[in-house]
Amino acid sequence: MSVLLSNWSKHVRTVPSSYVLPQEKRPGNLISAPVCKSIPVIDLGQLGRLDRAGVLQQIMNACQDFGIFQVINHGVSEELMEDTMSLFKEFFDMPAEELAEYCSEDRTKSFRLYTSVEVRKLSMRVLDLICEGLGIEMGYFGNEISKVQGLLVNHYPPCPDPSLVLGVRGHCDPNLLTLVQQEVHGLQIFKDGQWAGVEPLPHAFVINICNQLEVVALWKAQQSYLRRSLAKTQLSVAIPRYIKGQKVTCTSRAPLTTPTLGSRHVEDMMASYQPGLRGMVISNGKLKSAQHRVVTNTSVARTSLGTFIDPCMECVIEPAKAIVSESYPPLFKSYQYKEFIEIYMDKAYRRSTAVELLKLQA
Ligand SMILES: O=C(O)CCC(=O)C(=O)O
Ligand SMILES: [Fe+2]
Repeated sequence: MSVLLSNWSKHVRTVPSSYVLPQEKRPGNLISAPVCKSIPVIDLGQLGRLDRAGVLQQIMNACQDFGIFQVINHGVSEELMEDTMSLFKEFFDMPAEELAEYCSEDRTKSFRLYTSVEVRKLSMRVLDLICEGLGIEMGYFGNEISKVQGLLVNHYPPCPDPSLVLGVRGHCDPNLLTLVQQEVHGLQIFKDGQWAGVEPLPHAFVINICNQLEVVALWKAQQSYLRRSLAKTQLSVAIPRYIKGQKVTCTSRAPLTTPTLGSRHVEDMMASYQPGLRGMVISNGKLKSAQHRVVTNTSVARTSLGTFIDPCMECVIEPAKAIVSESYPPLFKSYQYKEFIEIYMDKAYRRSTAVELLKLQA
């Protein structure tokens, strides 16, 4: 089975030329980028105790500042996480002939693992916490936007020269939310102009804010902002909503309820307040997806388990028509998730620009 890298890579001493990246795309010495100690590690065990507001604040700050964070005491059992990782490590250690039996070009073939059920619960819990942090109704993401779930197991064998190759090139995930289980260094994020490692912590999940959450949360941030601005200006404004593939518009009038955003977020909003809706709205589109990549190493294989929460392809993401006005145009084009994926997969564009391309011109 020459197609299976994990089988023949044990015997190679130099990187085969087909894997060597062009000079400008190589990680070079950056493979050993230092671990970023400031990526937040959030203890979800604190939620049941007194510090709920503090935990929510940490999550919102992490979503805005990093687009990535780790969670511990998250409710998925350590034993289950270890068993799942062992299962896949064993899988990749199988002899080529046995592995070959599981090979298929058909990506629609599926299987179900108990771990998927548990990780789904955690995903929805994290999404609900983000709802709470943004001041929107719980369960907001419990529809078509989170309907699809996939487990992607990446296996990176040791590499003779990691400076020439990348395990996965730099990208933002196109879906809604990704959860990664990892044991070995290799995952890096691009932060403040440089690559930095995401430390593998025992029994933690890395949570990645992905493109669709960035887009939806931007709208929701608008909505939260609009609530505030309504309270100030006593305007009546139509609010964009994205629900179940339907165009939904709800018109709200001041005074509206106090949102539950963390105080830092509120302060940021207030600090950047400018009369006129638009400037303020843009300055609050802060949830961002993290650009990340994976580097290899010479000594030890790395297996990562990625759970991807995706919208279904037909899911429509759009601002309500009612928000379109001369004074307050929408920030995003309305699109179906499949349109986004088409752009994302199109080699003519850089993947990282897909969100930008769907933004309407100012
Ligand atoms: O292997 C990892 O840690 C992450 C892989 C990844 O970014 C992806 O599959 O999208
Ligand atoms: Fe990724």
